[in-house]
Amino acid sequence: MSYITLLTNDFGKISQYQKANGIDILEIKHRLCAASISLYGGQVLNWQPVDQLPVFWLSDRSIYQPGKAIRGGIPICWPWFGAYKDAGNHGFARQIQWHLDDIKLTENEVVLVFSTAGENVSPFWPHAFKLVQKISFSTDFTQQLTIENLSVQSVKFTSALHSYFNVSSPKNTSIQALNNVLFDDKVSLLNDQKDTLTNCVGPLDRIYHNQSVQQIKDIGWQRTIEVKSTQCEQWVLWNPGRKIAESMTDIHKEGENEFVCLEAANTKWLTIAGHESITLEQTVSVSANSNVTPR
Ligand SMILES: O=P(O)(O)OC[C@H]1O[C@H](O)[C@H](O)[C@@H](O)[C@@H]1O
Repeated sequence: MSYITLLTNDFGKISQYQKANGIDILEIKHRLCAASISLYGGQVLNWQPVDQLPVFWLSDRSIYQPGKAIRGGIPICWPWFGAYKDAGNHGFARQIQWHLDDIKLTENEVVLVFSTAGENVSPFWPHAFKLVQKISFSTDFTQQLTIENLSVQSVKFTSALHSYFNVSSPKNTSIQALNNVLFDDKVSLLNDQKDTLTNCVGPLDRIYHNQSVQQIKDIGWQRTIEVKSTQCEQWVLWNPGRKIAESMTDIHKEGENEFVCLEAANTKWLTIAGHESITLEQTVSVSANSNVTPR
């Protein structure tokens, strides 16, 4: 594999290499973290602060091929989330080429800006658009997605920053702030449900109508992943469980026991007026669980 160095200084190095089928990967090594991004799909694949296990999960059986979505990291689901008419799941942003526009490598962070633009990309969503992602990798992670409507008419979209979080096991993982929050259940097809989950073992496929800060507490690895979103009205919680995972060719054996998806989503159509834009954001941080156990 031949690497091209894009930028290097005292704080780190950013290189690029080509995987199968012409898919370009950016690899980041910084004094505070390591990370990688695929320019196909504009998809974060990995982020690992120093002294931490990787924060995002990536399948060993991901397919790196135009026309397919990469399984893991943070696929960008846009301009629709989930199923839509006869189009495939989750829109086309995760299956088109993005371009690197800017890199900054400073003592405290690596900031990358990349974008993609088009018109008539899909008959299901033919409008003119530009997407810009700005990502900061450091001890924390910030991702901003700006959606620009380049047409005169208003457009509608749904979306998700579909993060696959790497956990010791969904069995050891809980997300307390989702307890007793109204959710629509895509497994039972019942809406407006409420319950308390003691873990994240699948099959789970839920749309929670809530925007509060979430903490994914992992008692196996004794760490908590905190996720905050801006301009995202729902959280989607997904783990396929064994049976569905076994039917998915791009999830490695028992891969469903290694991740929990918690997606900063807009599952109801939002409107962007002509020539206007909207920015969605998520931030992720990791900390050790506090060892204080209630008596
Ligand atoms: O297989 P994909 O198209 O990547 O979708 C994977 C999953 O994404 C979301 O979490 C949806 O809520 C699920 O219904 C879907 O199965």
